[in-house]
Amino acid sequence: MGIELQNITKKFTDYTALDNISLNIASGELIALLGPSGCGKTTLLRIIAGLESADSGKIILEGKDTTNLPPREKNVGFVFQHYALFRRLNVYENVAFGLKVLPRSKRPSKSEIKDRVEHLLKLVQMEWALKRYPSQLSGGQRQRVALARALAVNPRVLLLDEPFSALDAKVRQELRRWLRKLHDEIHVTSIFVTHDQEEALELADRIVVINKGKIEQQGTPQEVYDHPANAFVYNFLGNVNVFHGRVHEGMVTLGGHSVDAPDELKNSAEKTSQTFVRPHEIGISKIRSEGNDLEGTIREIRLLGGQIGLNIECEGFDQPIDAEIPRELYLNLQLKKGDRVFVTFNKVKVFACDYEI
Ligand SMILES: Nc1ncnc2c1ncn2[C@@H]1O[C@H](COP(=O)(O)OP(=O)(O)OP(=O)(O)O)[C@@H](O)[C@H]1O
Repeated sequence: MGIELQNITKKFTDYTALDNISLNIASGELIALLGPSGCGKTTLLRIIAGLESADSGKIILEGKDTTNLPPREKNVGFVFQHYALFRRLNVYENVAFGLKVLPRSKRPSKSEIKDRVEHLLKLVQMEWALKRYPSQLSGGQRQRVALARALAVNPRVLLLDEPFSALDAKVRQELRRWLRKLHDEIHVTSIFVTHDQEEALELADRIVVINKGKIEQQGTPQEVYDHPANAFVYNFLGNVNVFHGRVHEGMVTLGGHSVDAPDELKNSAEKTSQTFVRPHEIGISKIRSEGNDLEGTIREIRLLGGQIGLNIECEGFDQPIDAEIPRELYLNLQLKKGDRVFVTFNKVKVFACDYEI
């Protein structure tokens, strides 16, 4: 077992930042902690690193209880959002730093340090920049050096706190792929904090969705995306239309429209409900057929890379519906603003409203 978090609770005065968090992370796994701003991700990371202490609970790193160890003895590598390189040291010295300050008994020899630093800089593709100073590097390059520096001391665990969030979208995406590849080579148990669902979906072996100091769901990217456990996760992972309605006699009403209620709600008393439909799970047609009696008018057409986004005003609905269709279908149907279309919900998920978002 890589990391075991047992019942971690942390309060700041009377505000509960972490509420009884338990989580197991396998050795070599890359986990994303995903959640909105203020949900407690950074606090959890800082507690694992020993930079903050929990009010209660235990942190077991590779079978060893490290709850009360100071950061130095935990052997954890940390990469922060803001570049934390030493400005007065060049790239080589930055990466070597953690090794040079080890106690004499643990410190490798000069030539071992040199080999290790060169190896790490090769790994992060920065070996050409040995003598450069941080100010002579781009943001993405600095973060790669920061990663090499964190890895230099052979950490048991690597903690990454939004390491790419200060970078522009293109570099971010590149580094994300690069980190995934690097992780596949070195397999260090890693926890990556992000509020960006795309980043979590693309990068992680497993995603842990956190909200208000609690774990809402954990699973592979596919599991949490395809089977969100509750309304919060549905909303947080990807664009989604949310329709407010009622569950009544086995049906869910949305606007003037109704669909079958899911089994677990079939026999429930009348309740308000939220129905979730992802934009790409909506079918569009110009011809009415069985099952697509929902009619609307296209108000807006947007180009979204390979897909086309449609904003459709539907009768009986108090908000427009966002749909995404393949470009080919869009061209075949020759859609334009103001067209009347028929709308089908190919997949809907209904939650009874006992959940506050
Ligand atoms: N030292 C502190 N004193 C008081 N409150 C704090 C302290 N540190 C964090 N908090 C509060 O605890 C909550 C969780 O903070 P945390 O930084 O863990 O959130 P986060 O999920 O990492 O958010 P972000 O994505 O914005 O960094 C926030 O409401 C924050 O205001």
